[in-house]
Amino acid sequence: MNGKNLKVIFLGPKGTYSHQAALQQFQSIPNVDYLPTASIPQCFDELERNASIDYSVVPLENSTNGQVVFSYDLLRDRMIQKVLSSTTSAENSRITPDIEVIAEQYVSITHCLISPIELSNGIESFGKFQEVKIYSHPQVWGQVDSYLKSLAEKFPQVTFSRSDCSSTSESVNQCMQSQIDNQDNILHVAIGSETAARLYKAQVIEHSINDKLGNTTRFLVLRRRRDTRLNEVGDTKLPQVNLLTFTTRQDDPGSLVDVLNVLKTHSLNMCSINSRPFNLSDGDRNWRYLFFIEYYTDKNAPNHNEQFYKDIGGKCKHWCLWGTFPRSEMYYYK
Ligand SMILES: O=C(O)C(=O)C[C@]1(C(=O)O)C=C[C@@H](O)C=C1
Repeated sequence: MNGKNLKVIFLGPKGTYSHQAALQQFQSIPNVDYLPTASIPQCFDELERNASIDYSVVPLENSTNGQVVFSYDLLRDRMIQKVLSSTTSAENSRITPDIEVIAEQYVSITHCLISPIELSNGIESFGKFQEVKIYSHPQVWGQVDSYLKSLAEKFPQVTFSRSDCSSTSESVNQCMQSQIDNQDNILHVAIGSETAARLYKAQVIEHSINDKLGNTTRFLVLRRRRDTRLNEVGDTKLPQVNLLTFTTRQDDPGSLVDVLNVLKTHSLNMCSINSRPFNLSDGDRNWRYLFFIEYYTDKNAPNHNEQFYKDIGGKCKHWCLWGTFPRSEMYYYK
């Protein structure tokens, strides 16, 4: 590292689950600067723009409420931008984005209900307020839906409202700020991690409020694309995950099946499939779809990548390999 600290950006401020994912990823490296950004888009933009940043950590999906659509759409937009700026009009073309995925991390998400002020009677104190305003990151609402419903049923006389924040840690910050210049009859609370509560010296009113035990978010670790892969991943017996996005020729019946059949022909096991719509504002339609698939390869098996890429290219309109990275052990075990 030439004595230079590694610079890692994540959705800030400190105390977010993204911060936790970044710490998990780089825990064995001694000199790391963890730099918070204000939003998920900034985690992509900064990495692309600022050559002093080495890595960026972004949430991708949650086991309770699925895709973190911000991240999916930021990946999608980068691929579509490259298609639009590509000088060749040829179909079947491979797109090479400026960033790549080099690792995944799984973070166990244990949400807490957090109050900026000491509530002597804990949750029972809610009954004293006319309104309780709850702050959190939009991804969180779907993970605590039943809990919030039961809260509203328990305190029918209280008006509950929600306010979206850029992250869970920021939501603790915002509820602290709002409580300061507040009328007595409104309570501002946040949903976030115990770490965030500790950081802002706020009170955890209830712990583990997520609807599902084992609530977990999967994160991707990104860097600017390099020509050669440094062997940072070390030796692993676990399979390698490949993240590939593609568009099909939408009017050809069976065009998606044709792409997936290439995986079958090459005996490649697909482990996820997702899609996001997009709109090019040109051509003959408003709606198109970009597919995200992940498939396994074995680091120790003979490498037939070139033939696979040729066959995939033959079936897709455009395609892009975002990276090949080791499956995390946390995918399998608690
Ligand atoms: O707000 C945070 O703490 C984040 O790191 C973001 C994020 C997300 O976007 O999914 C991460 C994990 C939780 O699922 C909720 C929020």
